[in-house]
Amino acid sequence: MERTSENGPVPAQRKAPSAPPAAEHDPVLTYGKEDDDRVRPWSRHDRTMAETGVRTLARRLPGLLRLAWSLAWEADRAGLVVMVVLRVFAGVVEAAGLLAVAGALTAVLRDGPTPQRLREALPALVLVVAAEVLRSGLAAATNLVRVRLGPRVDRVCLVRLLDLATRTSIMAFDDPRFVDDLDAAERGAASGRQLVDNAIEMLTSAVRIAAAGGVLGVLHPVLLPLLVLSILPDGWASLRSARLAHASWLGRLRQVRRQYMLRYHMTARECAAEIRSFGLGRFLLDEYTILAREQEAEQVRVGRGQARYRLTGEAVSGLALGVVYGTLILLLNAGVMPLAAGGTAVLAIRTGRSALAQALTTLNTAYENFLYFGEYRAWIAQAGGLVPAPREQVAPARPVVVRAENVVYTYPRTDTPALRGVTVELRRGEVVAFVGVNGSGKSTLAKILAGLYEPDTGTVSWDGVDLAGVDPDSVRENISVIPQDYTQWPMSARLNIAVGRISRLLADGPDSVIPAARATEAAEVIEKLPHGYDTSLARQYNSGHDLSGGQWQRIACARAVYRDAPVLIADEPSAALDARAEQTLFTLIRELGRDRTVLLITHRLASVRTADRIYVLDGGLVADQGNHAELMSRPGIYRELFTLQASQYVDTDPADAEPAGTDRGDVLDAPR
Ligand SMILES: Nc1ncnc2c1ncn2[C@@H]1O[C@H](COP(=O)(O)OP(=O)(O)OP(=O)(O)O)[C@@H](O)[C@H]1O
Repeated sequence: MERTSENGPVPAQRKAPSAPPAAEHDPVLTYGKEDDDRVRPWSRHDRTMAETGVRTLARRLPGLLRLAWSLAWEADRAGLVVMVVLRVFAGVVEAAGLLAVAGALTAVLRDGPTPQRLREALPALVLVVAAEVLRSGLAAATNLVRVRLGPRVDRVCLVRLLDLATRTSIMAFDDPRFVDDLDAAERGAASGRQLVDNAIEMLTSAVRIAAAGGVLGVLHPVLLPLLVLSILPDGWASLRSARLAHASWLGRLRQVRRQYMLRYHMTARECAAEIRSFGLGRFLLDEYTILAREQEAEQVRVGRGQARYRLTGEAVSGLALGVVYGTLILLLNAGVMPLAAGGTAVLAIRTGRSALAQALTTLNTAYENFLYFGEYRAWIAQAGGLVPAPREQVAPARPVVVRAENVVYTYPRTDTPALRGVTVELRRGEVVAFVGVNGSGKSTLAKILAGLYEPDTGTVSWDGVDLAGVDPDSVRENISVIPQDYTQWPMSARLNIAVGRISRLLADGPDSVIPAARATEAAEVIEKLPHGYDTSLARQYNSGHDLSGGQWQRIACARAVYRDAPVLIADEPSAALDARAEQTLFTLIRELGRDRTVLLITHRLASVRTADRIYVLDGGLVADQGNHAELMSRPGIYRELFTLQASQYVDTDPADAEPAGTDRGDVLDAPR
């Protein structure tokens, strides 16, 4: 029941017992201030659990069972039906076994010679043994169905989550709450399987209780309510103990997340060099130790509290059991119940008690899983609403004019718009460049033009058709992107290019990636790999081969070229390339621009000199536009940035550089 193995308690005070001196700093320094709201999704249900009483549990039980049933039904109908039949049959067998015991005892305790009594008891004894064997067989068969059902429920839940995660609007991922909720949903998805398991467990207990209760009811009606009363203190203790663990877990969520982050960064490959270069190992380890000690202390506190509850519950339950047995003796003494029935009643009481105790414990766990699973269901509902609806109208296949007009866009949970009314136009056969300082809005505008983000206000149109009314897939079908943060897919080199358009790989065959690789000089890298295009680039795995940043970027460019779409958006495509590869890429981009619409975003201003039009962005607005010569002829951001960059290639002080349009401008026009 308790989640103490992976989660810790909520320390009222953050004072670690004998923390190492080196770690005596405020952890807020390490992680920055956390917004309380940000931990909300991890803890939403925990408070609920910590405040749950027996009545709430009873009220929610039907909903909980309905949910488990519908999950199992969706995952494995046949398995579920077989399971229920097996469990009910096992209950009948258990009851029959108990009654057979009564029969055997009656025969044995009857007057007469022992051999004769044993002979008379033999059929009942055979029945007892047969019932026991059958019960074991049924339990084994149930387990077989259960091991099939569990993974199926897992699959159904996770496939639904992953499907939605890959189809929801990308804008949702800019909202940290959505990402946090997704985290909680992934964790909650695993609870679906446990919930089904708990429901089966409860069904099993219910059938056993019914069997024992039925037998007790037959023997004497007063025994049944007494049995139920005797188990209540145990149930109370188990509920209190679960609530204690949950309240504790709720309070230490923040530490759990910090510990997780620390563990990740201390063991991640990408942090290994910095940890060593800056000598960070000790610092991080100390921080981890503080948190771990806090967790230890809290877990001990919770463990003690739980032990107290258990002790109290068991003591009171023991007394109550004394009352049950006392009543039984009274019944036997008064001759209301024969001795043989008394023996059977003892067995039935034991069976009933263990089944009731099991049912109560399982109910607690089930409720907990129900709450976790609630996170999953909430996210599924939320994400379902964020999947862009398919639209009938499709975007023009090879747009001549791509236009953004008065586009305003603000990222979720930010106050300042990233774009504040931008108008730009891209024409087929042109290379258009966006330039500007960091954070001026270039990538955001590119994402809007690529149909990834929808503007808050303003329009994006292709040949006059507003993209707000067309099917988003039809827009993306015609766009190829070299993103700033491209993905290094843990796949072969060939697939790393082919992901640009998988359908083309399937249609044209494996060698279809080669021309794109050659055009971007990715081929030069790939051909030197041990298995050429089939070399695995999954560096996380043993056989995976790693590439340098620039080598990866060549592959990202090849991917976009392989896609071969009429609109190409290249966002910082050469940031990691060497001078020669960069030259090749920009020549290629210009060539591609002859019959395509090409948008280029780059800080390498030498590369935009030949662009047909350059938009200069500043603070989410278009500050200026024109071709290179026009922009150099007037003061402004472009001339300032270009001159500054160019000055690094000549032996003069930038302060001496004269504006363009003079003789010096010609020198600066050739920065490389
Ligand atoms: N996912 C995001 N969530 C919130 N704000 C964002 C996000 N991405 C960008 N921004 C903000 O939007 C503004 C514009 O960012 P954008 O990435 O478009 O700039 P950029 O001109 O491409 O910058 P760079 O030259 O550094 O790539 C910046 O202020 C940035 O902080």
